Amino acid sequence: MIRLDDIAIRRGGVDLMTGVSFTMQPGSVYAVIGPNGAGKTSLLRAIFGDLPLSAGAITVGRDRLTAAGGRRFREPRRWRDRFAYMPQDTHLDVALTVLEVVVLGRLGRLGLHVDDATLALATERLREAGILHLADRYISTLSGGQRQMALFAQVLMREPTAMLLDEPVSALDLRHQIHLLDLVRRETRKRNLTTAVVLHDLNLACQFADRIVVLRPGGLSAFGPPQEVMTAELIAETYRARVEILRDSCGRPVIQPLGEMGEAVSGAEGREP
Ligand SMILES: Nc1ncnc2c1ncn2[C@@H]1O[C@H](COP(=O)(O)OP(=O)(O)OP(=O)(O)O)[C@@H](O)[C@H]1O
Repeated sequence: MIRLDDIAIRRGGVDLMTGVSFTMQPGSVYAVIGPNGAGKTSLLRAIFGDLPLSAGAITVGRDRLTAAGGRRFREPRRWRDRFAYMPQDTHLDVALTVLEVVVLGRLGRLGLHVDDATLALATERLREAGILHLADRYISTLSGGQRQMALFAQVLMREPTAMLLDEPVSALDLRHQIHLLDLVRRETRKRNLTTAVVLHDLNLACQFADRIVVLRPGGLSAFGPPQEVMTAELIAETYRARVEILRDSCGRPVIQPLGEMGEAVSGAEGREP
């Protein structure tokens, strides 16, 4: 379980978000959505212990990360070991093959020796991700989407208790988006992981997430199951976009864009995407 209590994050001397509280349970997928610059990446990095809190606390199990510094400065490794964090920017300009990059998911446990069992596991992870055929290619020669799949295989290799995935499908075509998010959901259920995934596609968020975390500039605008959270009013308020909410055959919301609305009204003034 990951619990956020009244957290605040500052960036560049400005309060990016304040008063954010919610709890993420194991076995569930949480989609983090919100407009450009709302703070989705910052929120994930704060949970990972990579950005300091300016107020509040994050609790994972018996560990607690506080605004005062707490865990972040004393034992960053121990705090982070439980997470598999996949950053938004997956550009890698290194002379490593795909298989080697996936093996690096075990770096903390390996020393410098890679045994056969680790290679077999990495191969299995590549197969699950559907990119075993790329194993011997240099990672720098892959397409953006292929690189995302390889880095997701590395995430699986870490055997985390929580996954923090920042726009993991941004470079993937439709089939691979479905493949990766389906894998995310299956692994989350099977291994009882707590998973937060930043998505821009609201329909994918509704389809794959158990709960949606909606950020707006300044803080949390809604939190809950897609069926409850996704209203035309909330989307208008959060994105300044007009939409119609349809339902698929399972009753999940389907967001149909209708058009833009007027100028920004919230704390987004002056903040560029
Ligand atoms: N190093 C930094 N110094 C100052 N401000 C920053 C820094 N990095 C990001 N910001 C600002 O913090 C705000 C939130 O950025 P963040 O990347 O968390 O948003 P996001 O919701 O993930 O955006 P996007 O959807 O565009 O990826 C933005 O206004 C951004 O300009």
